[in-house]
Amino acid sequence: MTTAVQAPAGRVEQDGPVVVEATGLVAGYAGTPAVHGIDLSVRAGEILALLGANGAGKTTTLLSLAGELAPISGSVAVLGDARRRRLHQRARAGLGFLTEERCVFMQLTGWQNLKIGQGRPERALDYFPELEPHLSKRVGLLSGGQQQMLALGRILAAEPRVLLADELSLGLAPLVVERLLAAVRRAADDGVAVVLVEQHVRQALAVADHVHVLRRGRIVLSGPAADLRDDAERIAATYLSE
Ligand SMILES: Nc1ncnc2c1ncn2[C@@H]1O[C@H](COP(=O)(O)OP(=O)(O)OP(=O)(O)O)[C@@H](O)[C@H]1O
Repeated sequence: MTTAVQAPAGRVEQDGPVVVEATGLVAGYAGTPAVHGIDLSVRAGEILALLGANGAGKTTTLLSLAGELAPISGSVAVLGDARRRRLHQRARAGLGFLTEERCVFMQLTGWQNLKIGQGRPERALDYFPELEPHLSKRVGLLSGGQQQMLALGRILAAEPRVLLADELSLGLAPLVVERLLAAVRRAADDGVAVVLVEQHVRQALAVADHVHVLRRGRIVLSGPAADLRDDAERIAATYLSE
């Protein structure tokens, strides 16, 4: 059962168009569902955080939104297109996908990595100016945080309309995570619709507009992030400790 958290009176509602939507989404592997009846919608300018323990179904949901995994039943619509689309088609329409694996080419330099992207490298540096002194180095020599900034910067430089980000903070230092999430927030403030999969409850609640908590493939808690911020520890203990 979903516990709905009521928005307090006077909350300013987001009014951008819905650009990511899943309705009754059932998805999984070899015909076996890993998520069961997920309903979500994200507006332009909004960050939806998906929280949950390992195996809760966050990545499965994200892969379905990206077009990497076809729904078993239910539907996904991205940027107004409700047809079954593959990732490359959704990417062409304006979807950026930061996967769990660090999306950089280790043998190439930072600069070459940025040049491979669809956007201007300068725009990535606008998000992460601290990368500039390191761009001539091979990416394999950079820190994990720098690699992730490069990966996210390259995606944001392409000016996506939708950003899906899977555990971008995994294994990174708190200050780096703060930088990455601030860039995601800035992109959302510029109109990008974001779905952010996270295990760091406090950081996710700080940056998101809306939160769904998943457990065993179902949304079990849902609400505006602002209303859940004081509950970060309880949410982590209750839903992320499996
Ligand atoms: N390629 C796969 N083949 C079969 N089952 C899978 C596959 N990937 C994930 N699963 C299963 O699907 C369920 C949901 O996994 P999913 O990766 O979506 O969870 P998650 O919330 O993203 O967790 P994590 O934080 O560990 O990535 C789990 O039971 C997992 O074992």
